[in-house]
Amino acid sequence: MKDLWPFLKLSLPRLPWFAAGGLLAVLTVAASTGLLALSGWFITASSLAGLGLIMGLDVYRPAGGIRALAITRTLGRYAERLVNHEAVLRHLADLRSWIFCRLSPLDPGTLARFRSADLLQRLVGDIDTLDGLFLRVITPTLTAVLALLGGAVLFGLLAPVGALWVIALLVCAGLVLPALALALGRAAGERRTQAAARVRELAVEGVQGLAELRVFGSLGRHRRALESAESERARAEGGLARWGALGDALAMLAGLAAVWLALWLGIGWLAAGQTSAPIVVLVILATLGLSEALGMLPGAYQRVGQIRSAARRLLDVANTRPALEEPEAPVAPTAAEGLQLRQVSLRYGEQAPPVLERIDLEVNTGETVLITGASGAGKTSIISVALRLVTPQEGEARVAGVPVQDMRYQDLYTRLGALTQETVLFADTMANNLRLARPEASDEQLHQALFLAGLDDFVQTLGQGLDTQVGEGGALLSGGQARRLALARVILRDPPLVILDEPFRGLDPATITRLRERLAPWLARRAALVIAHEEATAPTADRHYRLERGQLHPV
Ligand SMILES: Nc1ncnc2c1ncn2[C@@H]1O[C@H](COP(=O)(O)OP(=O)(O)OP(=O)(O)O)[C@@H](O)[C@H]1O
Repeated sequence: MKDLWPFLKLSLPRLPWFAAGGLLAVLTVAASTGLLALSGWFITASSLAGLGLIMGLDVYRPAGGIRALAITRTLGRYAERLVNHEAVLRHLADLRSWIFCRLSPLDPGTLARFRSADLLQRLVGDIDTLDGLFLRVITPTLTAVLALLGGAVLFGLLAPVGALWVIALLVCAGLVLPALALALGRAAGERRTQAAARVRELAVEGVQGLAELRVFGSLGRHRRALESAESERARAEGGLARWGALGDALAMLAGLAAVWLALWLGIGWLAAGQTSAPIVVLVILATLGLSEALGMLPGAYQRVGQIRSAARRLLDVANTRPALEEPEAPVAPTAAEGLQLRQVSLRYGEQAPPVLERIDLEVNTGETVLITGASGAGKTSIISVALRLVTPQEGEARVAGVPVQDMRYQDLYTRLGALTQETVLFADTMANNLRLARPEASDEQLHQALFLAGLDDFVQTLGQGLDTQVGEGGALLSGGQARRLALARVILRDPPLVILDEPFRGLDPATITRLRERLAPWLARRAALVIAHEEATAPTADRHYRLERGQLHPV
């Protein structure tokens, strides 16, 4: 229950929908039971009237009641499905945006703890599993409780007091069967959730890495792993179905036992002259109707293990905190611009070797500073410190005059534009990818940014121009074009401080020369820090440092 409680609390805004759905479910079961009971009573009473054993039977009102109950049952069932599904779909949408809001502040390092396919499964599959909590557990339970209460009142009013034994039998079955289903379905349900996650991980990663798997001859191995995960999922599903079938059978037996009890009691009442034959038939058929409400419970409760396991996986994501929390007392950026690093020392883990050692660096407005260094020298780590993605063990980075750890991410990122190695393009048009940086930008501004990034010629060759789709991660562009589109997005943002990690990666010398010329005036108007392997693949800089053994050396 502890795992499900947060989701129940999150459903409160949708309470009116769930309440309406629950009421309609109760109304439907009541109409269904009433229809059976009244029909039984009416047929029996009519037969007895035909034999002359009942005089002056009013046929109009019961017939009208039967018609009303039949219509109520049909419409009620329809409306109940409509309302309950609407309630659940709205609630699931709330849950998705809740989980998304919990994910969005996570830094890349923390997010990297989850595999992307696993996150997808949590956002889609696990949240979908939670629909069972309301549709299949809570609503049927409330319906069964209210139906049995209603049955007890009906029997108490119309039948001899012994009829309450029938209700007592149904109540016992209603307590025992769900408890049994809960216990039997727990392990299979948890296995099913885990196996479904594994299937999705392997399927998504298989599709993403299809080319590599094929080239390195591992396709067969991956397929076998997927088949084995799928078999595990099918086995767990089979286990759930078996326990579900057993639960349904037991619920049916319990219902029939209650009907037999009603029949046996009814014969006694008739023999003792305690009530009439139509009332006996009414009790028997009403019992049949009430046992239907009971029949839904075992199937519901054997899924609780699966639902709880999905809930735990969602809470696992929801409770993940970013490695670097937002400051408790954030400081607003000052009017100053630029970037300063003061005595920054960084190592990733206590046992790891130092990556940066007492680095001092100042990047002021109007100057471009270049840092080059061998692969693994720590160039990207300097950017990570400036972007507040890692906290140095010693020293600090300041942006706009404020230590970055004292700034809100939002404040930091409005002062700073960064082209990192992992910059992502969305599967959308060029224009929409650019307008992420500045939603109100005109087409002319987009073309200007593309010009500075050296993509203007390429866009002119495209039939759809700015409306050309770039594919997932820019897959429909070349590596160099995708990188320049990302650069154009940073240019469009027009930040006072810009950080560019390998801006010319994947470009030929002629294009680099053209871009250098175009970017120079734009860079000259801001503070710019550029990272590159060597000077030949970087924009023109005012100062140049080489990073070696964790220290900056002027070149
Ligand atoms: N998140 C991390 N956790 C642990 N170690 C890391 C992490 N990021 C970087 N490192 C390590 O820090 C060192 C410097 O990495 P960094 O990415 O800063 O180098 P780089 O100079 O940018 O390399 P490249 O030019 O290849 O991108 C490397 O040895 C790397 O393995």
